Amino acid sequence: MLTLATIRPGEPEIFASLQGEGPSVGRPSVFIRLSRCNLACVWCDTAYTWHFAGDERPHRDGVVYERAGNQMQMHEEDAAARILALGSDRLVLTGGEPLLQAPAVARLLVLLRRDRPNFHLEVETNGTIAAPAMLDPLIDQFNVSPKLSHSGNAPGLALNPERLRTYADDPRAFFKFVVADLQDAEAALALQRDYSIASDRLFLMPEGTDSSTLLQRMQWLAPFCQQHGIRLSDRQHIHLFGDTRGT
Ligand SMILES: Nc1nc2[nH]cc(C(=O)O)c2c(=O)[nH]1
Ligand code: SF4
Ligand SMILES: [Mg+2]
Repeated sequence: MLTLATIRPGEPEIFASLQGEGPSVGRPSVFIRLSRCNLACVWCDTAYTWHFAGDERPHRDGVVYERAGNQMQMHEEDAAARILALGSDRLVLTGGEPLLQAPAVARLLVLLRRDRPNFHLEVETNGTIAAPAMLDPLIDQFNVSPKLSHSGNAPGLALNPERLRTYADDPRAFFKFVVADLQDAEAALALQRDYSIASDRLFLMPEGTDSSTLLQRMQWLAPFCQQHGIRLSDRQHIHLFGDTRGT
């Protein structure tokens, strides 16, 4: 059974859009958003996947979500049918932290590949959790977004040296650091050095949930990326659709 986020109460967050971030930007894809996260970023744009009533961890919006309307259970078979009905040959698994539900995700991916052997499977992860052996070989691409100190998580929780090393050595893994200021960008570079992350697999992406914040931050991020020979990621879907569910 999968625990999914919802677009509206009772409607799972499974939708067709364009990948808005990272190496596959602009590619038409289906998305499935899994509920729950092991981290609690203060600027998380999907706090409705984890910031439920009773969770004392702070979030900058100060909103707590009612679990019943924002989470739902779904059988892997039903999720696979919805995904296949959307007609794409690419799937982005996101969250929350999708690798918290590895066994159910593996069952889902097996079902998808049974119907469409060439389905491209991409996972957005915070880089703290390993994909277990039953899931790892099913994944074509990891978009790993380790969380820096401005996320408000304790570094001991957010940065797992063994995981980061494994992803740095995996050619399927792309790193995407969310940055709000120059200090964050420098912290990402320090991690690149520590873990020998290949420059062509490293993105800096502005933190922001509106177009003007993203554009403003890219004004200084673009020359920074140029100077250091690393990649800049926008958040294309925010310009197109705003900060909305199911887009
Ligand atoms: N279009 C679109 N692209 C995305 N790439 C990563 C997303 C995410 O929420 O993880 C996302 C999202 O929510 N929408
Ligand atoms: S790791 Fe991602 S989903 Fe989890 S709290 Fe941080 S931004 Fe949100
Ligand atoms: Mg998002």
